[in-house]
Parts: sequence; C-alpha cells; structure tokens
Amino acid sequence: MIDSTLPLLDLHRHLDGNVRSETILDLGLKFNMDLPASDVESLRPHVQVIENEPDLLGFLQKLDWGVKVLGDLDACRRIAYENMFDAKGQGLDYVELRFSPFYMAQTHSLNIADVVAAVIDGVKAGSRETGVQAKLIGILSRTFGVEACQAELDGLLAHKNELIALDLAGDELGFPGNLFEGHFKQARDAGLQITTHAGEAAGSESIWHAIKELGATRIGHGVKAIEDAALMDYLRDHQIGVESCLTSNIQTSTVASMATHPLKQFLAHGILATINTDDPSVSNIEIRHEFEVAAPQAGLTQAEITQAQKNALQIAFLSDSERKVLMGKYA
Ligand SMILES: O=c1[nH]cnc2c1ncn2[C@@H]1O[C@H](CO)[C@@H](O)[C@H]1O
Ligand SMILES: [Zn+2]
Repeated sequence: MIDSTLPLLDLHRHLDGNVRSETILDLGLKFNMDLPASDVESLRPHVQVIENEPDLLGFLQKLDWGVKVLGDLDACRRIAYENMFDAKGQGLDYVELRFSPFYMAQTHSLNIADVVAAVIDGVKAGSRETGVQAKLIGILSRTFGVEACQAELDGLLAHKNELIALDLAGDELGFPGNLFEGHFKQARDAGLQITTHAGEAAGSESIWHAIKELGATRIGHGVKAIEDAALMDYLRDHQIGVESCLTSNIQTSTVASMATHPLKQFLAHGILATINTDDPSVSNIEIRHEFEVAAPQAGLTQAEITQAQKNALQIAFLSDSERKVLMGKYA
C-alpha cells in the first residue's frame, strides 16, 4: 500500500512514454497520419506491451507512435500538459518527468530547442492547474548516436535553467556510456545533475561508468548491481539513489520474474532504492499498481514499501526548502 502519511513521488517517468491512446488517435487524425488502427482497442497492441517483450529494444518500439504523431509544437505541449493531469489522477504530489526532445522532434523535423520549450510550457501550465509539483529531466536518446545526442543536448541546454538533470536512455548495449562522456561533462558544467539508465540491458560495469565517468548521483533501473557486491556497498555508502521500475523490468525481460526482482535486496542492503513507473501508458500501469500489486509480488513488506517512499523524498532533485514544502502538506 501507498503510505498515506507520506507524499507520493514518481522520480522515473518518461512523459513521451506516457501518451494517451486517445491523444495518439486524435493527433494522428489531425496530422493525416497513417495510423495502424482507428480506435483505442485496436491501437492497443501497437502502443502497449501485451506480452513481455524478449528484450529492451522490443519494449522501446512501443513508444514510437506516441512521438510519431507529434506534428507540431502544440502537440508536444499537449502531451506534456496531459501528463500532469495523469499524475494528479494518480494522487502523485511530485513528479520528475523526463523526455527526449530529439525523439519527439524527429518524425516531423521540429526544432529541438522549440520542443524543449513546448514541453516546459505544457508541464508548467499543467502543474499550475493541478497543484502537482514537477521537475524536468532532459534525455539523450543514445540509440540515435553521438551526433544526434549532441544536437539533443544543445536543444536542452538552450533551456538549462528550466531543467534539473540530464539522463541517458535507449539502447544501452549498442551505445555504451563511454561514447557520451563529453556530453555529460558539458551538462555538469552547465549545472545539471545527472541520473542515467544503467545496468538495465548491460551489466554492472555500465553502472560504475555512469557514476565514475558520467557523474551520475542516481541510477535508473540499476538491476545488475545485484551481481556486484562491491557496487552494492558503493551505492549504499555513497547514497546513490536507485530508481526501480518493477513492471518495466519484467516487460523488457531484464528480470525473469517479479519474485526475483532485486529491489527487496537493494532495500535490505540500505541502498536508497525507490518505486517508479517508467512508461505508464506503454506498460499499461500506474504508480498505484507498482505500490499495491508489483511491490508485494516482488516480496516487499509494508515497511519496505514505506522505506522506498521515504527514499524517494531523500533522493528527489529537490532543494531542502522544496522538500520541506512537500513534507509540510503531510505534517
Ligand atoms: O526502460 C527504458 N530503458 C531505456 N530507455 C528507455 C526506457 N523507457 C524509455 N526509454 C527511452 O527514453 C526515451 C524517451 O523518453 C527514448 O529514447 C526511449 O527509447
Ligand atoms: Zn526509463
């Protein structure tokens, strides 16, 4: 159960992995796109994981229609805005929404920096209207290579004051972190914090690299840390936050079953691990499901679930005063 005496946070949530089916259909019509279906039910297998995918790349394909329909900046603003209402509907108090502007801009050749501005605008409006606090994390989609990621970074840095951190997502096996050390140095120099997807498709060496060379103070997924005792200690001792996404890890075949998910062991080891959604619409889940169904299946006790919720407050990219405001609502 969600501990209702504590704020509810989702720190790992892709806004471009959470596009409503109705919106995909609507935008598809608006921009005259040849969608694979014309109603929500038949669209489902094209934009949602129905059976677990054999690997990460199979899973990631399911995000494609959600960005292909982004025919103009208004469409980008719209999905950002709707994400805030989805968060509100789930009882979330605070979200860190991440997005890849290159991926969003790609199909219709939108200007990357303009896409970033549209997302910022949509999230701000949605936050104002819902009262849900939000921060934005820019993503470099490694799948498109080093040069595309530089263009993506440039677009993000044009709005660096409105972003809190930089992430690296996509094909971890095909595009290892060492290709992006220069990008992350630029981001750190620009004052961004770092959290990257690591140890999801690749092994624990990818997590070490993210921390030591990219400057990550949090790790997305990080499941492979369980195979590396020294890393488990390091994560605990250096308070590196881990953003776990239970259902996503099953759907990408990163973890064989919920019962063998390492989150419980992360928590038992004293690592600051948390419960998050990843791509809600693609996974057909929400934060409540992760707390109430997935976490118990992963063997978490109520005390461990509450601990994960507390950890989120601790590792969120919030200033001390912002954290107090969030806590204050529950005092
Ligand atoms: O679970 C995940 N692992 C790795 N990359 C992901 C995951 N979910 C989404 N993306 C990636 O994030 C960007 C869109 O925000 C895209 O690059 C998408 O492939
Ligand atoms: Zn993710």
